[in-house]
Amino acid sequence: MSALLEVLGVSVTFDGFRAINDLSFSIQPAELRAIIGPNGAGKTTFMDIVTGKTRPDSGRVQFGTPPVDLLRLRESDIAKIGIGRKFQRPTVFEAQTVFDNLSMALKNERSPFAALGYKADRRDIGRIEEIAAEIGLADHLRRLSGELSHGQKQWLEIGMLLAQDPQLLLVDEPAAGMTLGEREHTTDLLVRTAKTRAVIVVEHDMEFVRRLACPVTVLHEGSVLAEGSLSHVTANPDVIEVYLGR
Ligand SMILES: Nc1ncnc2c1ncn2[C@@H]1O[C@H](COP(=O)(O)OP(=O)(O)OP(=O)(O)O)[C@@H](O)[C@H]1O
Repeated sequence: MSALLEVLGVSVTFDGFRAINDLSFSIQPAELRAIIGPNGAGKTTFMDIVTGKTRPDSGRVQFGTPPVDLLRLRESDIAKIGIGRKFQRPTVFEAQTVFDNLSMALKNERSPFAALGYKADRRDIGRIEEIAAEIGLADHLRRLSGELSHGQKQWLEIGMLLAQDPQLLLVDEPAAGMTLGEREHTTDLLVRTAKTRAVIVVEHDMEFVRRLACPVTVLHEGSVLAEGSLSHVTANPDVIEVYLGR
């Protein structure tokens, strides 16, 4: 099977400092992958490159079938071709209901003209209810998003990304600030989501990564240091050294 995302020999230098160093990475169409690594390993910069926020100095980044050269696209175009990104802090519209947030996210799929005067039709309402059930907010559709717990806001934002039907979802530290119950719900949600699309989770919380039970890529100094199951990579002496040697 050909990869959905292929990063080949990518390097980025900020003011003479090489944050990403000849990085190669690939992910399959329906795959869940965790990216771990110490502070400054290049995890955020990697996501910035894939989403078009940062331009690498060299290397290639290809996405989809047939492959599209992501480095030729603007950030907004990359979002449109099916790459969604969830930042660490939830950015939902707090003064709007859960339903309206999901409805606006669905609307974003449409052309600017179709979006004018848009009102959710029966099919959209069905889709919104389906997403709400998927993210565990089916009983909260009429609530204002600002009233939701931190975890619920995170799920709503994941739902808003799902409304746009991305092929690849990048999720930055989803477990931060969540209760244990919320973490378990989030693990289930990400595992289910990755059955139909690729999901890359950047996470510091090893217990959370363990529960994802997926392949792990360890980044260090802008390159891949190790790859495999969590137990495999955490037994790797190089990985132990970069974590303990800080
Ligand atoms: N715009 C920038 N200008 C200068 N240096 C930068 C810039 N962005 C990132 N860096 C540096 O590049 C390196 C990699 O940063 P990055 O944020 O990608 O690491 P990270 O793995 O996400 O770290 P953390 O786990 O702390 O979030 C760091 O040393 C950082 O200081």
